[in-house]
Amino acid sequence: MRIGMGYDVHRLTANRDLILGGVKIPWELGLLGHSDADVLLHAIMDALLGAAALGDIGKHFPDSDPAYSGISSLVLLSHVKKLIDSSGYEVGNIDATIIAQKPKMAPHIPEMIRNVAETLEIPVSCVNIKATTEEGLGFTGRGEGIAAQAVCLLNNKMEERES
Ligand SMILES: Nc1ccn([C@@H]2O[C@H](COP(=O)(O)O)[C@@H](O)[C@H]2O)c(=O)n1
Ligand SMILES: C[C@@]1(CO)OP(=O)(O)OP(=O)(O)OC[C@H]1O
Repeated sequence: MRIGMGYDVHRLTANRDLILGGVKIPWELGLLGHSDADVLLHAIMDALLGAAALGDIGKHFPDSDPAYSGISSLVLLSHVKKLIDSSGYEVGNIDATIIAQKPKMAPHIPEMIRNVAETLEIPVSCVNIKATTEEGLGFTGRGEGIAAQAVCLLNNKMEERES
């Protein structure tokens, strides 16, 4: 069994969609990035890659590569799934937190969980996503950006079969 953690931040700005966990959330601001800037999926991917000792999303999907311009992070997550599969691991569980003063994430979280579980081909019971404010403090509290943290466990497929 291996543990991984991921953390990412993107700046909020006008004239961009707000996409989190593959869900387009109606909001006056969106996240800035080379991809769709889905900060939640970025933290989850970094946790998965970290657990498998495969580096991070910047290594696999460099922001200097036009191929990733505007790309859906769900597409990147499906690439990460293939990398994890090829390394002999399977996802045990994922727990993630969105850190955002606004908007309210709770109504959108079930769809985010479904998107992550479907892309990784794991049960929804293996994915937990939650949200918190930082009580108005710091850059998230001022609404300048959104952060996300994630942890995951990977199981070694051979060990699972042998035990
Ligand atoms: N952007 C957010 C932030 C929080 N929530 C939900 O509200 C609860 C209370 O948040 P606090 O930061 O005041 O602890 C939190 O547990 C979430 O369920 C949310 O939906 N969207
Ligand atoms: C996702 C990638 C893809 O080019 O771009 P961004 O959306 O800018 O995201 P970031 O977390 O800043 O960097 C990782 C990049 O790989």
